[in-house]
Amino acid sequence: MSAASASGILRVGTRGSALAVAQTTVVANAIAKASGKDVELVTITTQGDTSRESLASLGGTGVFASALRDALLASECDLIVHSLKDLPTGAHPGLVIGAVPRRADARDALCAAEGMTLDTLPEGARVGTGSPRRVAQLLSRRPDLQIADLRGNVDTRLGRVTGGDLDAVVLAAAGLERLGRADAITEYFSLSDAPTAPGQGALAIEVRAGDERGQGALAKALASVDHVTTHAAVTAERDVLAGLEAGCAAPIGAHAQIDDGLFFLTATVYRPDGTDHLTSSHAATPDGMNARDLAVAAHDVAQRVVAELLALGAADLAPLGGIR
Ligand SMILES: NCc1[nH]cc(CCC(=O)O)c1CC(=O)O
Repeated sequence: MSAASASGILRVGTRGSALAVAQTTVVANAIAKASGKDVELVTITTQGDTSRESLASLGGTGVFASALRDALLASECDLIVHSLKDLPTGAHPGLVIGAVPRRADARDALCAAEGMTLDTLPEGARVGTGSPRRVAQLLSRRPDLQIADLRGNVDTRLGRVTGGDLDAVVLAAAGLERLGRADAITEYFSLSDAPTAPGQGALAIEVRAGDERGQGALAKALASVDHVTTHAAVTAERDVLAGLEAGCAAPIGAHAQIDDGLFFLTATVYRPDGTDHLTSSHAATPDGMNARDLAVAAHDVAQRVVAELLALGAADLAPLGGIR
């Protein structure tokens, strides 16, 4: 029996941002209910939270994950909760993703002054985002926009619009909803026009390898909060990033969904200035809706999408491997 399941309490590691605490609290409550154990949040400050430097100079959004992982490996907590899109694709020695709960809204949302949309923003409007994918998607529809780099937590970002410094910002709908700030949304971008970051809207529960197996309270709780179709969908999306050897800051959107027995994956690679892009979509029919059959289908569609994107010249269009 692992240390985690032997003790009476499960310690859940989280970043300290309002968004991280909000989403970790939801997961912790579900784990408490499913395991019958008390849970406690352990807040871990990461370099990504304290530094004012750009994410690129810190080494990409992986800076958020690594401090949490160190705490998990040091047994300062028993499980950690990540925004899946901030989690690097490579396996981390000694750790596994034990569960992926049901995904929230995967779309991006525009939060603009005075109810404006991407079509009604004035010529040359200033729009904030720190994501190369969002920059390319915005410029592909509105080449006249002036893009401003954006960092900080969700409230800070929204404050740039209410403070009048920017006309709009683009944020993940899921984060806004989890913080009760969906009122700021003036337009949802459709996933078919603007596929979002692999894993966007989904969370990952990471545990020490072994704690996800067996009959322990933690293993059982992980199985009960895991959502098999979300888990398979984000696996396919992350396989695209890994297959293109791209980092989380590469200008790539990917979205998978499982609907009516069909596993569907579409991915788009953008030229950073938004003037060109390549898209590949593939579908598979999984043998069954269980985790194993869905994982096979996920890898199959991802492999076909990656092969097609590379054959079309994706590596020449965008700096894929720049930031890991
Ligand atoms: N990189 C920042 C980040 N990581 C996760 C979310 C929230 C939404 C989600 O769970 O995907 C956000 C904010 C944003 O992109 O607007």
